[in-house]
Amino acid sequence: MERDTAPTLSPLPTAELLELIRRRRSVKQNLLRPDPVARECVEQMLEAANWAPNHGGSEPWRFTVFAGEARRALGEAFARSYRLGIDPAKYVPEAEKAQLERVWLAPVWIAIGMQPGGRHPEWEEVAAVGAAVHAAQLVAASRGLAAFWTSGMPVLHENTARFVGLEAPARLLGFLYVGYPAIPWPEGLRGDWREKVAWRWD
Ligand SMILES: Cc1cc2nc3c(=O)[nH]c(=O)nc-3n(C[C@H](O)[C@H](O)[C@H](O)COP(=O)(O)O)c2cc1C
Repeated sequence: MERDTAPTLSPLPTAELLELIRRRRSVKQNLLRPDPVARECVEQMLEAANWAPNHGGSEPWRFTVFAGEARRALGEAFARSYRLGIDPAKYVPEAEKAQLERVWLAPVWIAIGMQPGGRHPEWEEVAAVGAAVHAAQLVAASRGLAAFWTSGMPVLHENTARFVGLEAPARLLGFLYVGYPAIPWPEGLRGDWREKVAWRWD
């Protein structure tokens, strides 16, 4: 097909998209309002995630959404994972309690799973899940929601993975917690993109 007759996307507002990408923010659980999030917002986030690039149609992202009372069992799983995973010499009862209670600080918790397709290296599947999560975060930001990707020991422990139904070769890559910030929308911090780019453009 001739290049100038090829179908194109109708023009999309790049400046607005770039602004959304810049302004998307992760806000820590202790700086969120407890207000519920409409399920429809979460559905839009996960639909966006499903459009992420992936190799060979593996669509490796798997999500489990926890909201409302369902968070109680999640908090118990985090607490048990802490007990199982911590070096006994470093065990602190307050830290276990914090794992139990943190789930109430954000109204929605989304387990981020990766189910490999088996035909491509695992890192490609993990990269695809990263792209999916970013898409979900952008939709969240467009709705005034902050979405924080958290990892760390209790979150990633195999007890937590089993709790959300992920068994090897599937992997738990963390949780995305979502909520309305209780603080003014924060500014992001990034170094200059130009310093991370080499050009060989003759
Ligand atoms: C895969 C992944 C795991 C992360 N895990 C943690 C974490 O466990 N704790 C933490 O403080 N930040 C973690 N972060 C960073 C935050 O989610 C967040 O992206 C970072 O604070 C930058 O803030 P911004 O998203 O508003 O730019 C993680 C980020 C990624 C991509």
